Amino acid sequence: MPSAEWAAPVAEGPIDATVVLPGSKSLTNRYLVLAALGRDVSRLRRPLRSRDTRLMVGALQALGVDITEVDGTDWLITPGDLTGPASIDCGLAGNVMRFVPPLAGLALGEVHFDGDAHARRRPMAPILTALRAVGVSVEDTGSPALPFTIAGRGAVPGGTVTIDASTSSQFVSGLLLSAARYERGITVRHAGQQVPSLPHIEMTVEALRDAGVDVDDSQSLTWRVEPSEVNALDVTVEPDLSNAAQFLAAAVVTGGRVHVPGWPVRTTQAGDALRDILDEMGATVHLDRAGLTVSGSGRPSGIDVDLHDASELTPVVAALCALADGPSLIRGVAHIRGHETDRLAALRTELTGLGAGVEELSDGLRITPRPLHGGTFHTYADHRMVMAGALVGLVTPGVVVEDPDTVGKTMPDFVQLWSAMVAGERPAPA
Ligand SMILES: O=C(O)C1=C[C@@H](OP(=O)(O)O)[C@@H](O)[C@H](O)C1
Ligand SMILES: C=C(OP(=O)(O)O)C(=O)O
Repeated sequence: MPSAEWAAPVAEGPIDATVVLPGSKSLTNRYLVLAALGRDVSRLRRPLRSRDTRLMVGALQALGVDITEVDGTDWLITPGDLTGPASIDCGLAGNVMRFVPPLAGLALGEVHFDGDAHARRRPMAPILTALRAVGVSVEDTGSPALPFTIAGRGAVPGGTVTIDASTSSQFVSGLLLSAARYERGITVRHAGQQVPSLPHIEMTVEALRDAGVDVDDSQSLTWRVEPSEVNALDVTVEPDLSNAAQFLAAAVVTGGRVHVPGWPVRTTQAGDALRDILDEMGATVHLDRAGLTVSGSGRPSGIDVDLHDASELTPVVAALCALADGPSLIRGVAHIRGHETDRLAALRTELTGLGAGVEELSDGLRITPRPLHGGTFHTYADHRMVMAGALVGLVTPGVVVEDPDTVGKTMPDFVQLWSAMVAGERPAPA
């Protein structure tokens, strides 16, 4: 049951803040999996510490990987023989439920997977079918979803698989991440509707290459990982750009200015799309070596935007659209019905509940701004719903956000960072 409610703070004037963001969930979890397969000890500098990354750490430890914290900020990952029996809690983490099963095939022994109630409804069929096709034994309960058990044989033959990744890019990423250690590597071909979140697959390819793995992505929607050793990593995790969305949007809706230090000049993170989205909504966006600065007029313009590449931005962008000076169309995100919750239904229900005009489409939302009023913003165990509710509440008195602790999935300090931003507190130097 939801734990509590949080009265979202209202801005008394334009926000003027510097927000130091924690590390990227997607990068932290990829580096962890690669480090577990590495031939030596890896060091992860400034990893994200949140529920999703702790679940990944727990999963790898359960399989025999040693992970220790050093210097209060970094993790040292010492690979070991991967063994079962083990029981993996995926929580609600897409990364854990899609990245760890391909690794578990390499373990010797049974590895059981389960997660939160809603995790049992998130799509898994394409990756479980693909794992069987490359020689991994998977026992499910008759429906291809959590819970299931992988009977690891200590080795995976590998080979070529065709997969429909239209419901999640994580199926492709998960298969590629462990495949260097498969006997024949892997070739993954996508066949189906559009693959969402392609930058996340590029991130996977880049992380593999950082670990010395040979990946061929020269053919559209086909990825080939050659069998090889995986080099140890020594990497600093970039700030989580998707988690910048609500802070940057705060500048836009209050006519203020928000600076995010350390925004990478070049990145595979899908959240980098925020620069274009906010620019199109009329904000001033400036990126230099010091970071990203966004300032707004207080009246963002409505947009027509296809978010299929950066779908995890949808909740906050939808909230921003509800505060715009004209109608918006968000397209290309049918698959987010399979995210933490059915995000299209959740956003339609909750934004409508505060007075916005929201029409749910098969692949997006049509949003017509109307005067908003206070009320309870339900969050469906979805961290990004909390962030979306906070943004609306910043300029709408009386918004109460349900279950704020659910932000622990990717940003446990969200409420403190948000409250400090609204109160105009300066962050402590990093
Ligand atoms: O690989 C990853 O780390 C992710 C890929 C995307 O998943 P989908 O392709 O399911 O949207 C994204 O939305 C999710 O937050 C993280
Ligand atoms: C979709 C998301 O998460 P997951 O990695 O669980 O798919 C998200 O963080 O918005």
